Amino acid sequence: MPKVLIADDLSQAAVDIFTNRGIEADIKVGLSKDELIAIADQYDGLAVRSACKPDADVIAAATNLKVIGRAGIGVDNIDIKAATAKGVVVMNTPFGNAVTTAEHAIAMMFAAARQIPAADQGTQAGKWPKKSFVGTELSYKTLGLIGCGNIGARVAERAKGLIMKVVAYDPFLTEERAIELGVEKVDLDALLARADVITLHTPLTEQTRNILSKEALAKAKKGLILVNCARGGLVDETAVREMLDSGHLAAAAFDVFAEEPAKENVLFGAPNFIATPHLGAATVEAQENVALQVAEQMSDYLLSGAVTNALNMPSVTADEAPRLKPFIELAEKLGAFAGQVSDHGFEEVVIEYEGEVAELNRKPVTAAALSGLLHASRGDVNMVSAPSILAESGVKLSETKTEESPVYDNLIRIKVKVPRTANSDETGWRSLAGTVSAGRPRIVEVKGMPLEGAFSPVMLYVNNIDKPGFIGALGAMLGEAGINIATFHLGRQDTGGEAIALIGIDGQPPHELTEKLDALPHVRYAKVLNF
Ligand SMILES: NC(=O)c1ccc[n+]([C@@H]2O[C@H](COP(=O)([O-])OP(=O)(O)OC[C@H]3O[C@@H](n4cnc5c(N)ncnc54)[C@H](O)[C@@H]3O)[C@@H](O)[C@H]2O)c1
Ligand SMILES: O=C(O)[C@H](O)COP(=O)(O)O
Repeated sequence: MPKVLIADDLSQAAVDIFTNRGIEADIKVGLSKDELIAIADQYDGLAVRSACKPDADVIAAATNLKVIGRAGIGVDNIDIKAATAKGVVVMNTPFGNAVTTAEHAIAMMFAAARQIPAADQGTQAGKWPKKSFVGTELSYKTLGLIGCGNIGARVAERAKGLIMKVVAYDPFLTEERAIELGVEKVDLDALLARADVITLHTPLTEQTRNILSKEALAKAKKGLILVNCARGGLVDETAVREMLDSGHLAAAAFDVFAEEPAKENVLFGAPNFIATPHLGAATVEAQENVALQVAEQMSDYLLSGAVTNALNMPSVTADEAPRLKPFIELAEKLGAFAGQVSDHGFEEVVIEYEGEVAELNRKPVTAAALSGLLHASRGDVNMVSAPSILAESGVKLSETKTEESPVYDNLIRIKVKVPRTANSDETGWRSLAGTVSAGRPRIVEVKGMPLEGAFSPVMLYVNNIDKPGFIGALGAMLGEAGINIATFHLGRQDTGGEAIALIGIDGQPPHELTEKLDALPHVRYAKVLNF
């Protein structure tokens, strides 16, 4: 039974889903890093919000971990690179709290424009401070959105309803989407020059960190209201403090801080500054949404391999997962075959899809092929980590697909370009193809030669010159070594030409056997393969 750790405050809905789907869920909220590391290897899944920080050390200690689920949107608290390298899927819930967060940004905008918290405090202190709080009307003012994705778009819709003009800076916002939302796409300088209110809605990445630097903020209009419900690191907090003190900024309302939990901050106590403790996603509705969604997604992955909203792996729907399974298995085995016979590495990979598999979601199939391919040289690699490992290694990958498959209903062919050695063929390419037949993977072609058979866990691969008596000598040698032959598949180019023998054997043969095989006359190459 898979086991997950819920390491942040999640709605009970998540626990119920895990339990109903047969997954054991432990709840341990507020663990220190060391405490988390001490128990991390017990879990297949880790469910978090923003407080728990699965960094590279935690991920390294979590030796059984398969998935990290973020009940929310921002994943800057998770070391995705480390997770990917360890083959751990990272998934979030991109829409579950978007409305709630957009509403919080609007609430903060009004709170700042009318100084509601300070007015409330003064009133309840018996001061009736009516003259101290003359606010700003928002109708017909310009709202500048930095980031116009899910949340930014929802803020735009609401601001339009408030009769504000909306401009947006987002390099990935298309003109069509901007028109659809009724916002004007502008560059950052134009936004800073024109906005009466700025709200931030980007993720925290290396590109967006400090996007509102001291220099950028200096370009903002006097009297600006600044709202940050995205991430603390997006804004220079010290510069904001100085600008609130000087009156250049009329007000600022922040839900998020560079250091959280923010027990102290340079902004605390600044004039016209409003703070909330990262409450953007804190509504009953949003928390129910994200908890349900993350638990469903993590359960799907752990139980069926379906992948939704992953940041480091292609999606696989619950319907696709069973259809893709045999192709994933075939691709992984073909990749493993190619990897094991590429003793000197490879420079380029081509994957060809033919027939029905060409019409399927091929990304996970390719990832499986790469995982098999890299396993021989890298060991600990899986479908999550393989594509990025290959990309980092500089090996070129390409894919082709054709609906035509002349012989088989479906075919996957993997070609790897190996460095030229005495054993590589003239083209420098090794090519293997297989098909899924009756739900089982079968090999159908080796080095362009037809050869049909099932994969066995241990196989002897022999590349030889076709000569009478060779097969007999090979069988006799295996018999003498006490090796039982389970399956025997032969292929050749033409009489007396290059030939292949692929022999399923019961158990691992001694190392000397391949040396003896290699020494047989007419053998070009021999290798034990494991699948
Ligand atoms: N306060 C909270 O509780 C709370 C709640 C939810 C989300 N958030 C934060 O809000 C962020 C945005 O959420 P979302 O759902 O809208 O994400 P999203 O991915 O839908 O939108 C982010 C937008 O930022 C844009 N962007 C990326 N780089 C940019 C750059 N350099 N300059 C300008 N725009 C850039 C993207 O193109 C995208 O449109 C999250 O990443 C998270 O950090 C905070
Ligand atoms: O990115 C998010 O989803 C928000 O920042 C919410 O964070 P939280 O789950 O810690 O409230």
